[in-house]
Amino acid sequence: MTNPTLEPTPREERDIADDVVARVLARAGTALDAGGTVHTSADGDQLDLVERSALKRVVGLSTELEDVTEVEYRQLRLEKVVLVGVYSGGSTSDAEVSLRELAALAETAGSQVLDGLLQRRQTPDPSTYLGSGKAAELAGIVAAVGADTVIVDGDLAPSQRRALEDIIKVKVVDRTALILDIFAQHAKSREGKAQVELAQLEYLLPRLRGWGESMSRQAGGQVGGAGAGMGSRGPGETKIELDRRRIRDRMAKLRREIAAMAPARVTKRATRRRNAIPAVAIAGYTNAGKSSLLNALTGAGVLVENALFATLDPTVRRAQTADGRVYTLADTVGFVRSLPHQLVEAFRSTLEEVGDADLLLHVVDASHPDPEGQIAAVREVLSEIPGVENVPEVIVLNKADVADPEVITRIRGRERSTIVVSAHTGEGIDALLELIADSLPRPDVAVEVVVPYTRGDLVNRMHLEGEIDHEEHTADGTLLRGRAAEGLATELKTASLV
Ligand SMILES: Nc1nc2c(ncn2[C@@H]2O[C@H](COP(=O)(O)OP(=O)(O)OP(=O)(O)O)[C@@H](O)[C@H]2O)c(=O)[nH]1
Ligand SMILES: [Mg+2]
Repeated sequence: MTNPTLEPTPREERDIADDVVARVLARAGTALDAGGTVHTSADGDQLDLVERSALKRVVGLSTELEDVTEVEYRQLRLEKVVLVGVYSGGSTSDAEVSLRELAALAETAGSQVLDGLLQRRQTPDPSTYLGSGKAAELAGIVAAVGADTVIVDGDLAPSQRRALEDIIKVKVVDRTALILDIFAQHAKSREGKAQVELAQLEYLLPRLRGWGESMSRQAGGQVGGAGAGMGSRGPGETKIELDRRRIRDRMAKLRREIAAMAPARVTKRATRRRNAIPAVAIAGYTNAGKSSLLNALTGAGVLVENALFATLDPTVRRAQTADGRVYTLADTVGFVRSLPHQLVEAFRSTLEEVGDADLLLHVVDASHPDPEGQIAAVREVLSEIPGVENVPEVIVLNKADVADPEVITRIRGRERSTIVVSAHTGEGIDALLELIADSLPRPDVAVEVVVPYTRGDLVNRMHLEGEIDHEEHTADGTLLRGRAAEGLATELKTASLV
């Protein structure tokens, strides 16, 4: 490969970049927000929080590159990291938002951010991403601060990662690997864990690097793998092939397991559909306040944390409108800019529930420096889910207590359906509850039935799910007149004595 021509960074730009890095680092340890996590009474006991805190990483775990096999590699803990961002156009404030988010992600993954490097160049260098000059500079910084990992704010091709590691001599991970790592730490349900592991393996497979490959490189200067030619075969290759096969087997097993878990949820969803219990899905960028909002709306104790991806396993709550209709409210995993496609794939079945909802509450952190960017990122992921285009969307501008009113006005001017709330102060929550009640489909099949007294369950359901105009206790049973959804209406009519 040719040596890339270096783009010398003009002095002035460098200063700006350094300035941004300094600003981000000044907040190191508090990259998420200066105040830390604040809980309201609606957040409940937050038992998960204790468990989550227990996940914080242990300092001092070895992350030497040499003595790990690739399968262990992905389980390495990140500790002391240096961040690297490459930005082309855009303002430095975009670069700052982006680097700050990377710092927040790194901290969420349990690492300590020691330094950062921003480089402006048109396109990433094909061989070393940064260009070899910048890479050498980075190697110096890494050695000076004693970092064990470099995190690149972008997607690295497998070959770029290898080339960078060769220059920098510590582990290099990209944004996708970092996000996958966070998901791996936080997934709790069996299905969530399996989905994340599958995504990790899919990411890992083309990136295998280990003793095996260096052996084959020594032998023939070729990248190991099935197509490697004569002279590249050696004891090392056997090892990497073995790793590959083990990974493929494991992936096949995970796919089978995930497929086997799906029916339970599909059945549940089908039951809900048949009974026409309306569903509201809460989605939005990570840390927007989705779980807080669910808590504020239902008083449920869902984990709220000032961390990215606090919620990985979707929580579904039952809620009731003021006039007594039951619906479900589902909290979902947060989205992030360039969410790894492996994750979108792995979580597809979970995300599909959003496409099945009757109403989408798209929660936005109105106090974030770039809420429009976050809205766009969320919509990009949502657009991949079938059915979402038919679900009415309300932009819920959260954190009104700390947001700039001008920003709120700006977004309201641009979006069709918005509502301003604060999950913390409770502002706007009643209005949101009303909006939900008005948006949900109403039961529409007229019924006039006499339900035998032995079927009190049906009467209960009519109270919860249907709308009753008249109820009377007769000699034979309960006379009900009103409207119900199709499934319930059929059951009522079958059981009816008239
Ligand atoms: N000031 C203020 N902070 C809020 C409000 N709502 C949520 N927060 C804070 O924002 C942070 C994130 O809240 P969560 O509810 O965990 O956010 P989430 O969208 O569920 O995040 P993930 O599950 O990580 O994607 C926490 O520190 C909350 O206390 C609000 O209305 N005002
Ligand atoms: Mg959450």
